[in-house]
Amino acid sequence: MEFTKMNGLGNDFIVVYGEPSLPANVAELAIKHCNRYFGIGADGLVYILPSANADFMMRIINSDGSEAEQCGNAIRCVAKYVYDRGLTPHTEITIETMGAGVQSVTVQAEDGVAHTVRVDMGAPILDSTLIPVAVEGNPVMNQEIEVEGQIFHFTAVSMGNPHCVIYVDDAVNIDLNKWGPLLENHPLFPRKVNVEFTTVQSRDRMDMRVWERGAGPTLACGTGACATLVSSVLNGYSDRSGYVSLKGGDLYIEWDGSSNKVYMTGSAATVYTGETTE
Ligand SMILES: N[C@@H](CCC[C@H](N)C(=O)O)C(=O)O
Repeated sequence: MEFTKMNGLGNDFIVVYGEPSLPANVAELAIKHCNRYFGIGADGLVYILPSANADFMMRIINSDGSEAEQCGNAIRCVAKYVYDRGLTPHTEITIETMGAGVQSVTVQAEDGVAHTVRVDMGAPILDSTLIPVAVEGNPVMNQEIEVEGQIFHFTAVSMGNPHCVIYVDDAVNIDLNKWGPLLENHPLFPRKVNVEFTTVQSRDRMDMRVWERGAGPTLACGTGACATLVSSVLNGYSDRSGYVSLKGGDLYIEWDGSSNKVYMTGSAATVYTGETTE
């Protein structure tokens, strides 16, 4: 299998192009190749496929073999991949996703190489039945959740994939390995959940640390950053645009009041290309 190793702020992916469709054993491939000791090592396996509805289609498989509906950092990598390789001459590209429809991306490039990508991530989903979260609400805010005797309060947001945003005093030093798996697998979330611990620094800057469904602690999460900004606006903590500061770097997120769409702007990087032996 030929692949390209890419990342968005350290959220890293094995990117595969040229297949007509997703291989039947894709879950097995993701588990094997994403392994950081016995494989290439990555948070996810990403396929760039043909699309009947857009310029390209993206499918993202988490490192545990589960498929996600959407991935904000991967979609920027896909845009960079197709632009840098001349698979499209355009800087405005449409990419179909599994759970968030067709998304429009704008590539900012220099000398034919993309460095920054702005993505129209669509409207956030706030209805509990659609997120899904097993409490009633639209939106679900300040909802109590208990894990091992510890009470947290979350706001639930879907960006195509489910997120719960939890405000804490010190997100940077939160024990992700302790709380992440307990929250990800809590019965309140029938399709599991991505968990964003957030500390608001000002009305346009928040620190966030993420535990991802199917991947564990990652250096960044694009959909998680969008969910965090939306949650912070709903809770009255932030303006409609600002920086979400992640372990791997910053993402600039805007939630447009008139269109209800969320826009994410950030970098994408190519590290190397390779071929697996088996
Ligand atoms: N890292 C991603 C999200 C990847 C999918 C996620 N783990 C899920 O299962 O929903 C991002 O940048 O958005």
